[in-house]
Amino acid sequence: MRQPAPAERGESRNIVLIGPMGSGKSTVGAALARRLHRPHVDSDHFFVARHGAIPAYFSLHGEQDFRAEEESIVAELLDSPRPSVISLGGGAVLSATTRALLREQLVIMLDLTEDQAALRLGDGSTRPILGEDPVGSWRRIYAEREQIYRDCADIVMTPDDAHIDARVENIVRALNHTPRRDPNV
Ligand SMILES: Nc1ncnc2c1ncn2[C@@H]1O[C@H](COP(=O)(O)OP(=O)(O)OP(=O)(O)O)[C@@H](O)[C@H]1O
Ligand SMILES: O=C(O)C1=C[C@@H](O)[C@@H](O)[C@H](O)C1
Ligand SMILES: [Mg+2]
Repeated sequence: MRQPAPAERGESRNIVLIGPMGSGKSTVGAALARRLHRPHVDSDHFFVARHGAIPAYFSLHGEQDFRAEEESIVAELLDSPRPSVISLGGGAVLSATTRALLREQLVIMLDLTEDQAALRLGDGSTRPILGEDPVGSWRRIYAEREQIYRDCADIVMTPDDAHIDARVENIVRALNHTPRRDPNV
């Protein structure tokens, strides 16, 4: 087995992945957690386990109720007993409460290009916020949220062609260049 990545040493905060839809928060997050020997949790998966499919929830209750429930799930997950890798839903950072909690975490924004999004989102049917024109909606939502993601992030992973495992290694390298937080502060 590989030794724990040096990035793990001395870093007691959760590593939280944020970013646009399709950026790899869920997929890369799971692989990063394995690499760092940390638990992985995903706020969308947790939501689905608790409430069922997200599109059905949107149809029945609307986005506002989804955001309220997402906010409370994210708070629960960030309060984890062990330092974890936590993948957030793409819109979780819209909550001011969540953004305040993120200040205590090590936050990584995963970015991607519109071309990558077009390839990765498929027909968009699992992401109700994308509607009938997935790529057009993705572009509009990206423009609305990009600055929020950047403002929340300690590390921004710019788009690249790395596949999932290579993307993980790039993240580990970035973590190694990020100062540990002084535990006394
Ligand atoms: N670096 C990558 N290279 C190639 N494919 C990738 C990469 N990252 C993610 N993917 C693929 O893109 C798709 C979307 O990834 P994923 O579901 O992890 O995104 P997400 O950020 O969690 O999106 P959402 O905000 O909708 O939850 C998946 O099919 C995944 O396998
Ligand atoms: O970007 C968004 O607003 C969303 C992204 C997904 O992760 C899900 O949380 C949901 O489909 C909404
Ligand atoms: Mg996801």
